[in-house]
Amino acid sequence: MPHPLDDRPILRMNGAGNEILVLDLRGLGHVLAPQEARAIAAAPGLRFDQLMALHDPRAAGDDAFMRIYNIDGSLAGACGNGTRCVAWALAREGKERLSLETAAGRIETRRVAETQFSVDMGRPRLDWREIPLSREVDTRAVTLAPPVAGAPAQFSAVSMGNPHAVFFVPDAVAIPLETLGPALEHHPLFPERANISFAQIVARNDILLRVWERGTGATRACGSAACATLVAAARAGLAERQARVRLPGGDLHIEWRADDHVIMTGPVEFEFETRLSGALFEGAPA
Ligand SMILES: N[C@H](CCC[C@H](N)C(=O)O)C(=O)O
Repeated sequence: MPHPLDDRPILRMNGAGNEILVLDLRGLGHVLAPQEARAIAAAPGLRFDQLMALHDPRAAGDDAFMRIYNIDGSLAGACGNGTRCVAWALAREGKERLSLETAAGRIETRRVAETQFSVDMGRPRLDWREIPLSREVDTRAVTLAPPVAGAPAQFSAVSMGNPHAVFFVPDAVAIPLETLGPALEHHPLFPERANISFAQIVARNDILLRVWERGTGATRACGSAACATLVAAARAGLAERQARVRLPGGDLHIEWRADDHVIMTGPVEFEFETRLSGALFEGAPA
């Protein structure tokens, strides 16, 4: 019996340097198991930060339902950079605007230039009950207890459908991401782990950002983290509600609109398209 994923087309792309695979599972009732996502990540050339699996839409008017995988096989509720890549992929079918559903809700995309897309990431969630925190706190300035050596004493918690902890620092480049990142991702305050951002306010409309992603590690860009950071900075009075957020792999423009929606605009790059081989999944349940 051939594996259901044998010969499936898969796109390798990046969004501002965030490494993305787009796997089209529409028309196929197959839900990728975590070990299948890990098997794809281990295949030559297919390492990813996030894998965006497209499924048939569940609601009338939607273009697809998406499941988003981290490299460790865990699921994410949101991925801004990957969503722009999906927008590019479906633009090849003539769709310049999309409505997509994820586990965390509905998001909309719009093409603004050949390789630039805007995503309406929805409303940020700012209340501790909506963010996977282990206790009731003021999410604008959560005390990091127990403290972690080298990390600021406080952070802001914002959910964009996935949990983000934003630490404001004077020098983002100086942060030892490879040591602080995992310590904070797994901090006891976060029962579901968290994406960790280190943000340096350069000007009220210009933020430098480095991110350690839950389930993946250091990435060259993280769209939902850029959104969470802008929201946290605006709430703290450190930034306007619109800013350029500069990440190692490229710039994103983030706007927290008056209607509470967060709009992320940024680039995508297509790298190559290939097909999966069923042999990748030998030993993994189909
Ligand atoms: N890179 C993605 C976010 C991935 C978040 C994921 N690591 C999680 O577990 O929430 C982005 O562009 O928004």
